[in-house]
Amino acid sequence: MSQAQEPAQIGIYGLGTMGSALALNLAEQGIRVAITNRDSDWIAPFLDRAGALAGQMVPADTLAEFVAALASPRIVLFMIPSGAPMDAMLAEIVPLLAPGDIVIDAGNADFNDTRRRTRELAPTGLHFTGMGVSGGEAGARHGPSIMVGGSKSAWTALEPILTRIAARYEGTPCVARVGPDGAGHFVKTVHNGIEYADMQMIAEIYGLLRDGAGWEAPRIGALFADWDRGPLHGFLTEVTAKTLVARDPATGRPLVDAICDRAGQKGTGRWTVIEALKLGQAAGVIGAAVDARVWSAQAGLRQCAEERLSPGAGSFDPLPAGALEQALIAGRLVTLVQGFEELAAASGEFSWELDLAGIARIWRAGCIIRSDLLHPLIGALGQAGPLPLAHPLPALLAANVAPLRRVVAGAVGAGLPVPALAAALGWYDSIRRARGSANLIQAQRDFFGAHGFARIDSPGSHHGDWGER
Ligand SMILES: NC(=O)C1=CN([C@@H]2O[C@H](COP(=O)(O)OP(=O)(O)OC[C@H]3O[C@@H](n4cnc5c(N)ncnc54)[C@H](OP(=O)(O)O)[C@@H]3O)[C@@H](O)[C@H]2O)C=CC1
Ligand SMILES: O=C(CO)[C@H](O)[C@H](O)COP(=O)(O)O
Repeated sequence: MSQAQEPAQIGIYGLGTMGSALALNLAEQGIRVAITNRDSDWIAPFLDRAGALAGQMVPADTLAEFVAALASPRIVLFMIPSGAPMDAMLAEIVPLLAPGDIVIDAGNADFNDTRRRTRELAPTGLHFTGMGVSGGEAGARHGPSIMVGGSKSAWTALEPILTRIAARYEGTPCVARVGPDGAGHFVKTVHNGIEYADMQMIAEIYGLLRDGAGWEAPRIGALFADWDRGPLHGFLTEVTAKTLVARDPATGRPLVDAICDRAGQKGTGRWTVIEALKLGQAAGVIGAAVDARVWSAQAGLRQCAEERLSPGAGSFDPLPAGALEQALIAGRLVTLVQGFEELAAASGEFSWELDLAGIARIWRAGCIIRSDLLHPLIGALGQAGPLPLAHPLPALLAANVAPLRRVVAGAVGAGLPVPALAAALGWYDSIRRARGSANLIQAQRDFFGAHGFARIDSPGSHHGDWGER
């Protein structure tokens, strides 16, 4: 069989940012890959850009040619927007496939859709696999972190391929089958929720230094570069340092100063919060980050409100910069704890038996939220009992929360917004009080709705005699 006729081991549908990078990664690892795209005009220029790696690729203009190019059982990986496009593509490709074939949705999908598709495709004998891929374009090209959800038999076929293209942490591939059906997409969704929170807390610290202390972007970038050499070492710290020092060729000014302050969002942060609420879990830092993106999009309102309500921002004393660093350490730890508590709750709810420490381990390289603070978390996840109290988290939190409090207090005093940092502090202060204030909420509920309450001194449900109502 000639090289041109040799069947491909996997097919990639969708040659956008992520799909083309994954195809190049596969080809570089010596994996023969079929490629196609909705708009087939993209294929020839992509092959040109692929250079020598094009020799490992089998281009296909039509879905039928694409499927015919694959070795059996076929592995088809979609890297397209999820939701309606994915449903439409499944309707087209399923009739061309046979029992035992594997269809991967590697985009950022709502795990509820993944569970539904898994159910709907079960009678066809196809293995539908929901796969989270993290690392952006560079990660997909040179080694992403990969979270697979699907059947064990699909994993047996996928593992040899995915372990070759995944990132490696000290030699260990950052890929795992985390569970069945929607587990991979759920884990990726929470990963992105953590990503949102981390980015928001970083942006809040940038805002404090810019608006409250008058620091220019490159100076703030240098601070983040310094932090990247310490406990905050991680991809988002590094990205922040690099973006803040980048210059706009058009103006010679920091590029970040020329960018509109409206953050996009495609859904994963919001889904993390929605699912946390459904599971009865607190994801307050992530929720604050989603809120902040919503407010950022309300540019018109903010413009008018600045005129009517006045910015009112006082100055923020950057304190020793070490306090800001420690505040971010505390916030990042709280976010990780909230994310993993949500994963634990989902694992129970959906009987996934997630290996939480294993998930943290595959986030150590390749993914957007890779950071040194995953290491103490992995230690804590290996222990029984409540995660916030597992060694070494209490000591780490206690060591960093006083600076977080000083930063939040300073920001609040100056009228500068720090919703995510404040949410992290609110969580900390709430969980460390044996007796909170919800006894009053119970009294109010009983007053207006006869909902009943538990007493501290006798079992059962009680009602109060609240007098005239
Ligand atoms: N960018 C990132 O950092 C990451 C993205 N993801 C996820 O990966 C997926 C792809 O993202 P990305 O590569 O960034 O996106 P791009 O916009 O760069 O590429 C989108 C791809 O999907 C195809 N496509 C779009 N709409 C349809 C449709 N209705 N039917 C079939 N194909 C369609 C496009 O085809 P055409 O060329 O014809 O328009 C293109 O090949 C998304 O689910 C995204 O959430 C996951 C991790 C990181
Ligand atoms: O999955 C990703 C990173 O992990 C993608 O970059 C995703 O697009 C980020 O989410 P959003 O666009 O909502 O900021």
